[in-house]
Amino acid sequence: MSENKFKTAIGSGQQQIGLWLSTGEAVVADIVGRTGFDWLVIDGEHGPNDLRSIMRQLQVLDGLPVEPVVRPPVGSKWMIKQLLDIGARTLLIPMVNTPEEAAECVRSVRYPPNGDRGMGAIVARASRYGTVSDYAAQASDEICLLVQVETKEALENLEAIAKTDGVDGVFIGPADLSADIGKPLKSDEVLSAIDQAIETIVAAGKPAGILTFDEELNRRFIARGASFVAVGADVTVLLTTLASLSGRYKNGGAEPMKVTSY
Ligand SMILES: O=C(O)C(=O)C[C@H](O)[C@@H](O)CO
Repeated sequence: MSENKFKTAIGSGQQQIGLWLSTGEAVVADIVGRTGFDWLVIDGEHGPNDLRSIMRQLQVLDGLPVEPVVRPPVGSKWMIKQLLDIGARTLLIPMVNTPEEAAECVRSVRYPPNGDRGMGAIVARASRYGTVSDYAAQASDEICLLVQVETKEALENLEAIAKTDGVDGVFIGPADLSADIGKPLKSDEVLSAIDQAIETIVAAGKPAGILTFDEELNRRFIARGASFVAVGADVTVLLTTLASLSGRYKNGGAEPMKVTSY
């Protein structure tokens, strides 16, 4: 079974730069997979994805120097089972608020006796339909479980969530966190909460991750210790770049369209 180099990298503190894939289209994943990012989130929470579209994106990314990270809409056991069986091996589980929820996610990605993932990979892409020898015995070594903290409750439980055995990284969801705090993302309250969260995660011995669309914020959080940072989304880059291109030839080079931040 091939090494999950992303899991190894974040586990050893190496900076990993990522991007959100929000179109649900395999051709976009195929293109973006060749642009130098270390990890790409196939977003099943806010992107128009289903099991088949996620699998198509996993297939086109197979063999490219990038780790596909799959985010389900929620961390349901049955969803995790299906995503692992189609070959996802790095999962980003949203809205994890307690160590008990984190521990349940761990059980979902492990086979018995250390978990309750259903046995079925022999007929699934995860084991390349039974051709990966000893898949079940080796699977958990290369599965990378990332949990998202994005509420005040999660921050209150952050140290315990981060210290949960089997959690390989903790991702901060800044948009949902700022919504739950009730302040703008760039407010002092939210920024200091994120700064503190990064410090807490790193102090717990786990890598911290985040996504913002703002380079200044991303560099701030990298300086604080965030080691897996997503710096944008395919849809946003596509829209703003094309708006800028049309603007160079039309409307006298009018100010290109901007994507409003949160
Ligand atoms: O709360 C957040 O921020 C995230 O979890 C990331 C968003 O869901 C992503 O879709 C970009 O807005």
